[in-house]
Amino acid sequence: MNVIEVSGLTYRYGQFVAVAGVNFTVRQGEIFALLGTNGAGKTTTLEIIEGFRKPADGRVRVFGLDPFADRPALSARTGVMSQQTGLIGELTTLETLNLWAGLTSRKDSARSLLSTVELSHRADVPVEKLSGGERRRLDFALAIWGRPPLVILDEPTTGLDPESRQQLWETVEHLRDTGTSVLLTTHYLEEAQALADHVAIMHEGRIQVAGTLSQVLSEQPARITAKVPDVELPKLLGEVSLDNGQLTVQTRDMQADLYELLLWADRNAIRLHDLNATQASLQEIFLAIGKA
Ligand SMILES: Nc1ncnc2c1ncn2[C@@H]1O[C@H](COP(=O)(O)OP(=O)(O)OP(=O)(O)O)[C@@H](O)[C@H]1O
Repeated sequence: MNVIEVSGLTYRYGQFVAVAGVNFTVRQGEIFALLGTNGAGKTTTLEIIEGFRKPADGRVRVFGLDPFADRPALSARTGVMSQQTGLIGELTTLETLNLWAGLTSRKDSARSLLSTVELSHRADVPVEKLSGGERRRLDFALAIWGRPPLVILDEPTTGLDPESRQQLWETVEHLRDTGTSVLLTTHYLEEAQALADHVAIMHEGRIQVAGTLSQVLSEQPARITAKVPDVELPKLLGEVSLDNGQLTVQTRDMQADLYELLLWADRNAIRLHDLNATQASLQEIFLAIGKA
């Protein structure tokens, strides 16, 4: 089942086209990561899905509803963590959650949620005295309050230390495993690589690459590298470059080329020093898009 459907989405700030015909779907129970360069249009896209902005063109449906027209109905089913925090400095962490409990129809336990985001020891501390990372975790707790079926997170781990980031990832994975759909943006590629079932990479208002992680990664050639002696190389499918004994093969069939290379080394009694075979990383794809 599709929880979010976006087709032909376009948005303009005055004359400037920030989102230019974007299409994607988020299915129930998956983590979908929207990646992209700065100013690519990710936050604008999320704000339209959250019902805060009206598209200039195209169609957006969340649980089959129009988020701009049906925002009140959707807000009960959607937890949102924005880039900017809307917390009240004088309230304590626990008071903030209790205030939230009165504002939403979803039910939860403030104490148990504080434990989930590892803020139990900060329950009675005013928000203005929390660190940036602690505020981010409180924002996250508000977004997942009452386990809404859809959670939208705009750069949720910015400012978190590695341990807190890991802990947030585990909570997000647990939400997904219990049927929640998660749409998130991130600048941390390893985050998308660790978490996402589907990714889309935006650049200048458009989605340049999209699919499951393995689909996106397999679109880029893999790379085999090794140090080789000055002996005639075997015929390989990939693109071969040789620089001062350093062999690099960019290939779409890593298994076939690796097999040929190992066979060649064996026949010629060659030891392949520093042999390495790796799939393209999301980072390489991302950089290629940014340069295109
Ligand atoms: N209120 C606004 N008025 C005018 N232009 C805006 C406004 N908000 C965003 N923009 C422009 O729209 C484009 C898309 O911005 P958006 O915040 O959606 O990008 P983003 O992908 O979330 O960027 P980042 O990764 O840097 O947060 C940018 O060029 C930005 O400068």
